[in-house]
Amino acid sequence: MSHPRQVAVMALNEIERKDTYADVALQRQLAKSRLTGGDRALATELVYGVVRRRRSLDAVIDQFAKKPARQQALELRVLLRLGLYQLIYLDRVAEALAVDSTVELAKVQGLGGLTKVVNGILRQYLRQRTPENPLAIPLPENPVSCLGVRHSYPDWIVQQWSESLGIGEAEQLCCWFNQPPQLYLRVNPLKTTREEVQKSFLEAGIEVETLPNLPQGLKLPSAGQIEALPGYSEGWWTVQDASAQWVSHLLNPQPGEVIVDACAAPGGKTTHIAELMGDMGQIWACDRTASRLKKVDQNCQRLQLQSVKTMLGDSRDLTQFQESCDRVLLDVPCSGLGTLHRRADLRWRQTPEAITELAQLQQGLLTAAAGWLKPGGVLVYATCTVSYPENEGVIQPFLDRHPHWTIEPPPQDWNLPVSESGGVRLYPHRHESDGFFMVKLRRRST
Ligand SMILES: C[S@@+](CC[C@H](N)C(=O)[O-])C[C@H]1O[C@@H](n2cnc3c(N)ncnc32)[C@H](O)[C@@H]1O
Repeated sequence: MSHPRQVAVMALNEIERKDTYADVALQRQLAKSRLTGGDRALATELVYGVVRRRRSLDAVIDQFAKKPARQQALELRVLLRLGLYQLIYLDRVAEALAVDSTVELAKVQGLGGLTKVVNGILRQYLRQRTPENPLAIPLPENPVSCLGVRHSYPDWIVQQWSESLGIGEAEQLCCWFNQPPQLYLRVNPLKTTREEVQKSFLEAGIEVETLPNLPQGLKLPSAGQIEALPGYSEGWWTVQDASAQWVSHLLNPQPGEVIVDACAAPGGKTTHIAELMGDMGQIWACDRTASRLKKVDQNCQRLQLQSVKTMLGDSRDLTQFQESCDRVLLDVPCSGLGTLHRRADLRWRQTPEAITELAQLQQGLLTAAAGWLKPGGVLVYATCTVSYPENEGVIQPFLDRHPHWTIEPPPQDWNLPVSESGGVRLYPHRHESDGFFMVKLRRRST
């Protein structure tokens, strides 16, 4: 039988050695192990936690080890991060257990000669930490770097947030993304009601809350195995964050219309659009990634929706929809910086250069999609990031070049935070859901 800490070390070593995605490495090691229940949850928490807190953990190692973290042997660095993560962030793990299990892992890993080093660094950290300084290190004076080290983010992300929100709210956002994500569901009204789903969850001993402003929305305290939840195979609901649920409402699709979802996979919003249309009309779900597009078909099958057809290809090259659509959804590929809590390694993988490239792709998609709408038609542009370059930075130049397009803000009684320009920007720490931007554009009739 494997031990959760051993499984975590194997996954973390693979991530360091091969730059594997954290979720891929973890799933691979979990599949090889026979871990269940709480042990599985602990291995998961350790892998995602260590990946997420890498910058803070390495700053502590730099303070107490002879060599900085980056110059140490990979296996030693991983072990020290794992031990320190438990000491700093996991209140439920006793200090002695965190230290002893890490020393034991050093032996199992064939690093027996380093047990004294591991033990020494962890114990030195414990002696130096205080409630006021839980990392036991001097923090940088620069406020952006200080948050970056304390909450474990690259400076450029903190800089971006502090420019739009101020340093105080940027810190709230940093803290929010370091918490485990909550699970939101969207009930399929063509199969059941929200009350029925709530009842079935309560009968299974799972507490769910309704989302006050989203008629199909439910919130669960934690995930577990999605497929095992009541009503999954019956197509009663779909996993979808609260912010993402607003997007299809903003599009406001009507039965009988022709709709293109230009970046559709895996179909979270396509299926929502079909539900809102009573599955009557024609929805084209387009995407350039075949493996992801397959999931749209699978999701439509599970939810028993008939009105969706999938189309593989680069949506910038689609010519067959010229001026023929009633509505278009453009849920563009983006940096995903509004979903950092869901992907532990994303903060380390994303770069400002990649965002500049994404913004060009987003502009290309918007220009192409605008040509598909009939006069009077509606286009909703959405991203799961709150950063300017991928949002207003794309929309404003489009409006400057297309004077016959206007922004339509959502109805006031939706109580959404609408910016001066008419876009909706949902901040996680304010709205307790993914960071999202969405804007509704209408082509004038004349
Ligand atoms: C944010 S995801 C879409 C999520 C989806 N709307 C949902 O709610 O489930 C962006 C998608 O855009 C696709 N994509 C990226 N570039 C594209 C392009 N040039 N043409 C079509 N699809 C593209 C990606 O494969 C990815 O599936």
